[in-house]
Amino acid sequence: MSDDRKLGFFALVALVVGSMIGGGVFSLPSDIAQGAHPGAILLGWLITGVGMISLALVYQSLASRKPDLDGGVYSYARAGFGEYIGFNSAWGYWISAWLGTVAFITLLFGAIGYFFPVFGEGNNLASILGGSLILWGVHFLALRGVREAALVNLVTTIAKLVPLIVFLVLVTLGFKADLFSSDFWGTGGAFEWSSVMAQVKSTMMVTLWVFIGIEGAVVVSGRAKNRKDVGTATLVGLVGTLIIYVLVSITSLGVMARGDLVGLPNPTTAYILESVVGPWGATLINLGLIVSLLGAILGWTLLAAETPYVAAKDGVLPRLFAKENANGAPVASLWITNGLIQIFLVLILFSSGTYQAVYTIASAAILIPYMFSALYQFKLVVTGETYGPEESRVGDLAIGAIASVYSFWLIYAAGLDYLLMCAVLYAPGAFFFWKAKYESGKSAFSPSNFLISGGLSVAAVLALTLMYKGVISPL
Ligand SMILES: NC(=[NH2+])NCCC[C@H](N)C(=O)O
Repeated sequence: MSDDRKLGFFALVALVVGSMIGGGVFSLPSDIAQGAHPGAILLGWLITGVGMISLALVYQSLASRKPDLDGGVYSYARAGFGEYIGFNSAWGYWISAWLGTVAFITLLFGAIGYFFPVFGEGNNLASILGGSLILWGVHFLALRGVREAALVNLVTTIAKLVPLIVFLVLVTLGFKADLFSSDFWGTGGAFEWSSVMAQVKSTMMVTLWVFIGIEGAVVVSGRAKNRKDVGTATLVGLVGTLIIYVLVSITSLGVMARGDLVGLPNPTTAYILESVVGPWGATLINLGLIVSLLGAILGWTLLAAETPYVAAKDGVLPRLFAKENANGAPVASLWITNGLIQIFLVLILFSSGTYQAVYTIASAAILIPYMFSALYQFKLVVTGETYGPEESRVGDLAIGAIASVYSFWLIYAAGLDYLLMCAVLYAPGAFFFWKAKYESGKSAFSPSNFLISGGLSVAAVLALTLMYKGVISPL
């Protein structure tokens, strides 16, 4: 990369922040308060902060210890635990990426719906039609070989940060301590272990969603002008983002009663600010969010199509996914990915699925790739691979262990409904893996692979049965 494309410290921090903050923060106060009161919300942030910082440090350490593994998050799972686990990580990451776009589209039309009420909450017929139009517009751009431009990043980063800062200042000014602390633990009085833990657990998919992108945030630091900026910029960006998230979710509980907060339409921050300063507050937030989401939809669509493309080049997905057009765009991967987004948009219409439901599935789906990245770090420490004989491994052992424990906890916190839903999305992957192996004349299913895919299929059938019977309804 030429030197003028290299970034200084503040540009790096902005890029790190920009790759994590998308749309999630704009409904964060109500989403996080849905099942939790202030005390539990603060505990939830504490756990998330420790877990996410460890995970970011894992990615940072892996990037420097294994620079040749540049195929994204999935390549760590593959290097550590074999092709089939690697495949499942790529598959899950891909699902999460495109489901995230589905969620973004509904949120986008929720925001547009503030100005044009025909779009309602972003999941009615008008919104799905509008969303499809945007989807295929982005698809067309991607086919032409469009890449994420620095200018787009700059504009969208400003568009999201300005409203957020205005929000924080004005909502903090209107903060009423007694409103915030009324029923702090949600128990009508003192701390109760079981109730508070259940509340904390309910916040975990929300706080995870707003941090998705953390894996890419670490990679962008490779563009640093000075190597020594990389670590600090990532950490400053990460902690800065965490502070914004904590403040947005906490201050809101001091201007509006929790019961009112959770009943607001998306994006809820718009209506919270409106309640403090009047309609211009909502206008500002919605405009910023619309710009931010358009950028995020483009970025995540490119990334979503990139994932199976890279995996196909490595031979764990069928060759078809590696096909390029004359502009160098992964044409088959783009069509399949965006086709799936389109199908889900229609599903949402029929199931009246919400932005919140879709992103919860996207959050649950990314847990597999995150977990195997953390476990790979752990494995490197234990086997001593890449470590010199005198080199201390204590720090890396700690971050690998904390990030692994955090990801196990998240899988537990995701809850059975969403895990089963994920099984439905993961299970068909086996066919594609088999096809990829078949193409190169290898056999796909060792006994352990067979066991994993068999287990996933059983879970998927169970999930579909339960959904059909209406016992669970994740969407
Ligand atoms: N797979 C996706 N499209 N993920 C989007 C990441 C969400 C992002 N962290 C946000 O707060 O909005």
